[in-house]
Amino acid sequence: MKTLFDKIWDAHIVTEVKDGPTQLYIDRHYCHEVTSPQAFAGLRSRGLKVFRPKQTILTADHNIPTMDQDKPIRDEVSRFQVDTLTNNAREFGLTYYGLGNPKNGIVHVIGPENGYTLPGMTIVCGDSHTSTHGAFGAIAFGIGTSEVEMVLASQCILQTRPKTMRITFRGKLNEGVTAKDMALYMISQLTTGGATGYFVEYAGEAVENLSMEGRMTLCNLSIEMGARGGMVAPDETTFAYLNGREFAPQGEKWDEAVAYWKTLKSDEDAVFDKEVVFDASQIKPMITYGTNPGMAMPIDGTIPAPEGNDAASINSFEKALNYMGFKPGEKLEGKAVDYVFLGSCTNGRIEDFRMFANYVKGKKKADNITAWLVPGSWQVRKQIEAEGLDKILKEAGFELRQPGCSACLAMNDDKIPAGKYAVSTSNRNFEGRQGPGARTILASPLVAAAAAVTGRITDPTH
Ligand SMILES: CC(C)[C@H](C(=O)O)[C@@H](O)C(=O)O
Ligand code: SF4
Repeated sequence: MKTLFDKIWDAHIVTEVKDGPTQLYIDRHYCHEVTSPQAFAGLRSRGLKVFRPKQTILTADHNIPTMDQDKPIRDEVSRFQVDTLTNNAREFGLTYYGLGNPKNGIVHVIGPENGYTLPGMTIVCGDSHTSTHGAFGAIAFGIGTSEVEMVLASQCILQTRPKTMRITFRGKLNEGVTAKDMALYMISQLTTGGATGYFVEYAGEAVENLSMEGRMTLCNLSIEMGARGGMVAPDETTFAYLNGREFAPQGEKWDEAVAYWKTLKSDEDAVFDKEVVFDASQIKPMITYGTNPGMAMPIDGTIPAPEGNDAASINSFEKALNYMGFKPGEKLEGKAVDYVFLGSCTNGRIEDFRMFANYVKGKKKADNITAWLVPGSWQVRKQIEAEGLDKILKEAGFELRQPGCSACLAMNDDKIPAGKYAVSTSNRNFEGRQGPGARTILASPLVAAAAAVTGRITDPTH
């Protein structure tokens, strides 16, 4: 009578403190340049080593430029961040995929694609979107820098057991509706605080039918409705994706692993603290109109009026629309936009580029659009080239950039100018997220592709 979450959690308990947190063993620890420097400095000042160096993987992604990566980073702050990570990797003897390494890329893209992320694992990283890895049937969650230090030093973490929630998507998605639309729909229904305190398991026919890329997109956005993380039970899709990946088990070990992974699902009679059911066939391509991912609507919808009569929430709703330059009752379909960003750990994988390329094939980039197409990793970029998608994109007037977080959070040079509208496949539309004053409209790679060729917000299913 256990949920998938319970099975994995219980298998990783080291000690339980009565009425206190659990000491949980961590199988995999990912680190990037933004949240690790103080943690390594802490180890250094206490004269400690990394306890299980083989379980720790480092990559540079947030601060790296997406052009001229073979040259020194121009921005001083970014160069310092990346150099610090490089030095820490060397000093502590850790696996590091830095700039110029063929395995470099966004932490949540390179973990799965190299087979470091596996079913049944506990996975942490000083990054909220660590929830992405839950797509493999793992307990994966973001941690703070002091916890990064704790995991480096002990391979364990203190955690309070979250409540469990199951979100079931019944039925099938319509043509042109993607995992990103499922996620935006779900957050718009449950709100950005709707899953606070919970660990979510996604289930149902529409989830089972998703590719691993789609499941990663869905799990990635769990955090945007407050969840501690999201997960999908591993199945044949999961095993097929992992089979043959460099750091996944091989040979006999593979067979043993799959036999164990097949037990990783919620028991029929398992009880969740909360159950939510959605009808997948009701979901349309989605866009956001405000400054949090919950402020989302179907692409042909009209911006709602603020709900209720609580002055503070009416105020923040109005502030959001003001920032975006929108009004309640306004339709966004057909509205001209300025930038299109395809990329991030939400939608920067091969399938996202296939979707985008397939849509723009034989069409041309609109003149009013600046498009930034940023693969999530060098391996994704290589695959794009191997499939000839780069040629299709080029013929349509698009260029590929080099991998990294890029305009998802604009810690590098890729900043959307103030007041400009960007249709972005990333996960956050907060004020200033893509650059000071930038206006973000979150959407799927298909909606992004449609905007890129029409110059406007366009329903890709029409
Ligand atoms: C920089 C990092 C701490 C941050 C996160 O935790 O999510 C970033 O990745 C983001 O997407 O905002
Ligand atoms: S791509 Fe964006 S959301 Fe993902 S880790 Fe980088 S900054 Fe965070």
